Amino acid sequence: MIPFVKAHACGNDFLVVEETLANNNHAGMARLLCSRNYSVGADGVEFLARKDDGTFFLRLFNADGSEAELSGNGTRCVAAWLAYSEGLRDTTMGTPGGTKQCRVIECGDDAHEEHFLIQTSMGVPKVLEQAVVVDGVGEVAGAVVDVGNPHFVIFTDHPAFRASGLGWEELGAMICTHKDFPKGTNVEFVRVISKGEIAFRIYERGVGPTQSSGTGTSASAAASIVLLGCDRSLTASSLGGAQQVVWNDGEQLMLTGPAEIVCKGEVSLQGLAS
Ligand SMILES: N[C@@H](CCC[C@H](N)C(=O)O)C(=O)O
Repeated sequence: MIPFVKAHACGNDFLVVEETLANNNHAGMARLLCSRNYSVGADGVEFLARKDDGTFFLRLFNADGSEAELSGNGTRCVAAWLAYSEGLRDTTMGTPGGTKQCRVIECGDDAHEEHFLIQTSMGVPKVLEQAVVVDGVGEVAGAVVDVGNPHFVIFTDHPAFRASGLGWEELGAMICTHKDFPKGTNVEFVRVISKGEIAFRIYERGVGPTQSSGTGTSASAAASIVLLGCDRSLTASSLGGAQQVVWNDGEQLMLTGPAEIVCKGEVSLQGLAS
């Protein structure tokens, strides 16, 4: 058995495990622990390393065992855990996708002390208009967005987020593993509601459809700002709830959203494949 913490950010759920327990089998551990039938279940595992200088380093493994550069929501979940367990209000988290600063903006009251509102610096997104040709579908217009990890953003007016005549889950699965993206890509379907409000659905690399995504929120907002002239301060809602984005010209994109500790405990590693 090993200790774990479970947290979620807008329903995008993560397990936090100390890096020292990974035993160089991060992928196998993520596949097992993320299984919703055979273990705790989650969209990914954040392995938390503690540095001598008081900073932290995170390695994120998706539910399928693939390693991602970072997670916006996962990083926030770890910040919530460090706030809850150690009282830390400002944390610096290194990730393979860049260093993130997290700041606790609000803590829950006595009845909800496991609830936090956290702001994270998400770096400077890079947005590039691009189209992909999908077999049996044709050309799908969108934008490649780099926020430390890869995203493909598709704009749609459809109330159910359909695009190119397909449901977002189906088209998302096709583009996620498209040959134009050799490392795979996260895929967002974005509907602009007003200059200051967007809604989106996400098909995540290494997971599938999820309730929310921090990097997906950032990528959707960045593409909407750069390509459609949306406000630099906007609200982005997914199935799991809303997050706030502020991206002042020439500065890092700042993402603010909730994170909640769900439980902590010990989990069996029986059945761990290498
Ligand atoms: N849900 C995450 C993104 C997790 C990583 C993603 N699946 C990838 O492979 O890049 C977020 O909140 O950013």
